[in-house]
Amino acid sequence: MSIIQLKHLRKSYDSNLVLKDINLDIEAGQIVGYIGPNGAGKSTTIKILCGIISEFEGSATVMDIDVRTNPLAVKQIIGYIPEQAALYEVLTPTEYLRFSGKLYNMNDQAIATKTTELLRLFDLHDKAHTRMTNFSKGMKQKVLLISGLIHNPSIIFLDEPLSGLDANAVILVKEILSQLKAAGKTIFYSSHIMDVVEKISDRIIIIDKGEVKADGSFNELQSNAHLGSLENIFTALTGNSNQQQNTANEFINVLKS
Ligand SMILES: Nc1ncnc2c1ncn2[C@@H]1O[C@H](COP(=O)(O)OP(=O)(O)OP(=O)(O)O)[C@@H](O)[C@H]1O
Repeated sequence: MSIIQLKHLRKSYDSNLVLKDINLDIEAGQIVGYIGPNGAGKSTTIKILCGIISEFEGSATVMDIDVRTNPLAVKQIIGYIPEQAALYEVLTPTEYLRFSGKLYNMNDQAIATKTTELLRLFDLHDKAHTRMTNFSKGMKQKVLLISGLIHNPSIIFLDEPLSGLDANAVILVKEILSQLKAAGKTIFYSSHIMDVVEKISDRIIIIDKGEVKADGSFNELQSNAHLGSLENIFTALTGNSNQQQNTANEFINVLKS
């Protein structure tokens, strides 16, 4: 069953066309890695699917709900972990998670119990009542992850969920995503960490300049491209490794000049 659908999606910011006719059908119960260079249009796609951006052409549905006309209904059934650690830093994690839980109509007891347990599992229990103003990027990212998952949604959108996390936390989040998938959740996420995308995704979609360049399982992409790692496939489709070497040389030459 198709649970996320994009048909002829186009999006412009003023005269800048950043998504050019994206068509996607995502099956329930899959982990989908949505990757592309900086500025390719990943966050814009995710924000449209989460009902945050309403001005676009074409159609976008999540569980058959039209995200343009019914964004609130979509927000109620999904989990969204945004790109930057954009949270209310003046709050403590406990206050912030209570705020998030309330938005999802969770009861006080459930919010309190889950907050304590989930902060403990992310090694943040001793910071539960500390304002987040001086939290590191990774600490804020952990709070955002809990906030997007606390209501146990069946569809989860994550925009660079591993950003700022240390190696141990990356392993933990990878495992959490795999177990959420095993529990039947649908996960659509963007990331720049190719080896993680390669390992955990059932399906990988590569976009560049607002267009889909490749779409399939890692094995399918690999057998089409004959290039070994996902990093090599990514570079071949969206850049040019020789060109990057030249750019690096030029960069160093400018530094030396
Ligand atoms: N609010 C905005 N107003 C104008 N242009 C925007 C806005 N948001 C994004 N853009 C532009 O849209 C394009 C796609 O941006 P987007 O953030 O979707 O890319 P991305 O693939 O998520 O990039 P990154 O990997 O760097 O996070 C970029 O050219 C960006 O400058």
